[in-house]
Amino acid sequence: MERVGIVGLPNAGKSSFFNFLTDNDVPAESFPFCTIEPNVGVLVVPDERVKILAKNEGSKKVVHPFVEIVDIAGLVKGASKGEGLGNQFLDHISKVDVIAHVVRVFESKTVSHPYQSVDPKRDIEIVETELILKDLETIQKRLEKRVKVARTGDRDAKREVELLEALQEFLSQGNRASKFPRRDEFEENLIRSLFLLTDKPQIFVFNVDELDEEKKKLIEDAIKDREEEYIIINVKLEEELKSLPEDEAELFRAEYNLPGNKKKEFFEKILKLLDLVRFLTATQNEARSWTIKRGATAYEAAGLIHSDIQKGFIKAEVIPFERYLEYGSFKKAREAGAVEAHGKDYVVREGDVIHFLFRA
Ligand SMILES: Nc1ncnc2c1ncn2[C@@H]1O[C@H](COP(=O)(O)OP(=O)(O)OP(=O)(O)O)[C@@H](O)[C@H]1O
Ligand SMILES: [Mg+2]
Repeated sequence: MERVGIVGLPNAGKSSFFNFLTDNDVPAESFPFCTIEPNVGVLVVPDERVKILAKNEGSKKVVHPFVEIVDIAGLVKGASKGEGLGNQFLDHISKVDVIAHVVRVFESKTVSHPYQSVDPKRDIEIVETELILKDLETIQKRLEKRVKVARTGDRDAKREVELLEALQEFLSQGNRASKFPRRDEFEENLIRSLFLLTDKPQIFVFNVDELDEEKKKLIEDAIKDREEEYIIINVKLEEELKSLPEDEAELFRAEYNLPGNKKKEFFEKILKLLDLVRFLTATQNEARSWTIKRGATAYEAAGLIHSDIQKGFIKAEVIPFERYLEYGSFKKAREAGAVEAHGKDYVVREGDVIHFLFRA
């Protein structure tokens, strides 16, 4: 399962964001470092299509797509050297697939700011610098090992050393590893094997009170020259609106100039960052919406569901959801010849309704 790690300065609203996204209740208090152990929860975002599928096919259960969310304690300047709660948190981040970077853009007299003022651009740079420093440490460690091997005349190790040094130089200039160009698979694999924090896809979560012109300007300045995804949200408000029906919540959001379902927006951006698509399956037992890497084959999709389905794979019967709707059931669609049979190599597309045939 894909994991999203929440990072940011203390009191940026990370735990509140975590609580909003997931159904776990973890303490969100207005003092720094209230989060000590990383909290893990699940973000489930309803896929309306699977409800329709369940109804048409008579499935007992509905399973929506989800990703894992990890709440990581606040980073401060010097975290890479063990300041604040330091290194252990940076280690937690290395295990996630995407970083959600919560940035404070809200004013508050009661919630202290570790650097006293609302300044998203500065705060992003502080966090990013710590992540880069941690990556430099990782690169340095690897370098030390490989230099020894390179001295023995090992050609791969020599190549590695050259690449690591170039990467080191690149990061030292304040660049994220994700921006480092890779010339071939060797370089791609080597860099991937380092699990660098700044090589992970990132989404900013600008946590505002309300979206007025001043806040808009602050956010624009902070993301200028960056190509990263972001959402703008009042995390505290959304946490409070969590139990309200969507239409009522929307009325409140309008007052803050922050319309739209933020959970859905966040989830869709995560899917995009991770390059995931959703496909649907339905049996008597359950209808389910699955996420899988774009480009994955029917064979891989089968494996995601169950190793037996993959092992005994015969064929995948596929119909795009939009077309499925025209027929109202898989059976009718099949009878009308609208379902296509595909082999193992078929590449799964967003919204495919798939029925796997396999030898038990
Ligand atoms: N948009 C907002 N407007 C006003 N207050 C907010 C907003 N977002 C969060 N807060 C408040 O800020 C305080 C700190 O939030 P939270 O505990 O989620 O921060 P955190 O980033 O998890 O901090 P830590 O690094 O200490 O774990 C809470 O009291 C929360 O209610
Ligand atoms: Mg917290």
